[in-house]
Amino acid sequence: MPDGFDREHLRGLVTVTQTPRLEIRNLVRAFEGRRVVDDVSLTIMPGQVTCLLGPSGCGKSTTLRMIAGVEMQDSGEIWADGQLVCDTVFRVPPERRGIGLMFQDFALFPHLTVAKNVAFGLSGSQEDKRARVGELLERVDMARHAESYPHQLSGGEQQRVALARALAPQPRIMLMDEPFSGLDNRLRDGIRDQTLTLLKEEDTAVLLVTHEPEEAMRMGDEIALMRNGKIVQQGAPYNVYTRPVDRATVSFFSDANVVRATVNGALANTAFGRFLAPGVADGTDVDIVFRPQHVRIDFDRQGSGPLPTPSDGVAARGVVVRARFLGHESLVEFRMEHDGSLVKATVPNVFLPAAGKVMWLTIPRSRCFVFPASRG
Ligand SMILES: Nc1ncnc2c1ncn2[C@@H]1O[C@H](COP(=O)(O)OP(=O)(O)OP(=O)(O)O)[C@@H](O)[C@H]1O
Repeated sequence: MPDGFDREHLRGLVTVTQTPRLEIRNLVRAFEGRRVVDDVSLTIMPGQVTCLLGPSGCGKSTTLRMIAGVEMQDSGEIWADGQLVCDTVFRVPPERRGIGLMFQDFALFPHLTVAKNVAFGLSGSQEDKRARVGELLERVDMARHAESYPHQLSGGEQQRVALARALAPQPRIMLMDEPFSGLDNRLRDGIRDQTLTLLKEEDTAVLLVTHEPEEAMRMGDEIALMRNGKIVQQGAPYNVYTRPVDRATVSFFSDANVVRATVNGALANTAFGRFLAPGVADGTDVDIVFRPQHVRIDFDRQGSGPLPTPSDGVAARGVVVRARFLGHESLVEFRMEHDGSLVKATVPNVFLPAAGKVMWLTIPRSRCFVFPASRG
């Protein structure tokens, strides 16, 4: 062994490679000649929550149904713990895939008690089943309702029973399709957090389908953003939010302001200053995209004009069109004097300038994204 190295030191450097709990490779499914799932690949580790996020109709549920085994793919493979589960020739039946399902219309069996609902998918001795049901009902805080029937429970309570039922057979993988959308906001946060804790404790790999960015950011260790059957971006919520791949991705997560400009000498000239557009040919249009919370309003100098620092770019004048209080922030809409375009800005707390007031706006360079111009 070379000088300066010992076994302990080396051990610390070795990366332990874990087998993915769920891996899908190049899944494709077409209906009537249209690919609704188009070459989708995903890897989920034990204890990891990945949110498949995208607008309605982009192919999220079809992807989930193929993994569950209730829909067949046209091509591609599904693997669990390093074992092939399904390709176009070989197919493990749905009930033997070790996959738990939790959908929005989770329908408990109405004629069975809570305890019997949870015990439904369990095998083993009566004693073992009773113990597992008891443990899970404790953990979802429903033990006192063990002998109740579903119709005697609130929506949130039913959802907790559904969660216990889905977890009871200790699935390796949990597929969840908009599981919380039937709940009102007050209940939803608590049940989401409880669900997440339980799934992590059981080391389950989770694929959760949602069309709500906020839910995906709250629940997901990773977000896989889907559009028109394809995964357009994948990564930790922070990375997807702060390094979006295109204008549509920015707009999907939040309101977005767009300033269009034509590139000249790798620079896009705007009323907010010049932006670098490396590698973009002269004469090409680009969109400078920025979120309302990153617009800076010059409160002090108001109409008299600020002296921007270089990182803030150039200040442009906007006339207040409308200002609304949204609770924890205010949304102010401006009509820009230089071209009549609209720019939205959010400001913490209460800031409600009168319509017609002129203010100067800047956008920090680091908060802007430059994309090829889109028709969207
Ligand atoms: N069995 C089917 N036959 C024909 N078209 C289908 C079938 N199943 C799904 N589709 C179509 O495939 C597309 C994707 O549907 P899917 O349910 O996967 O989308 P989604 O992203 O889950 O949408 P939502 O969030 O609205 O549920 C839709 O245009 C849908 O109409």
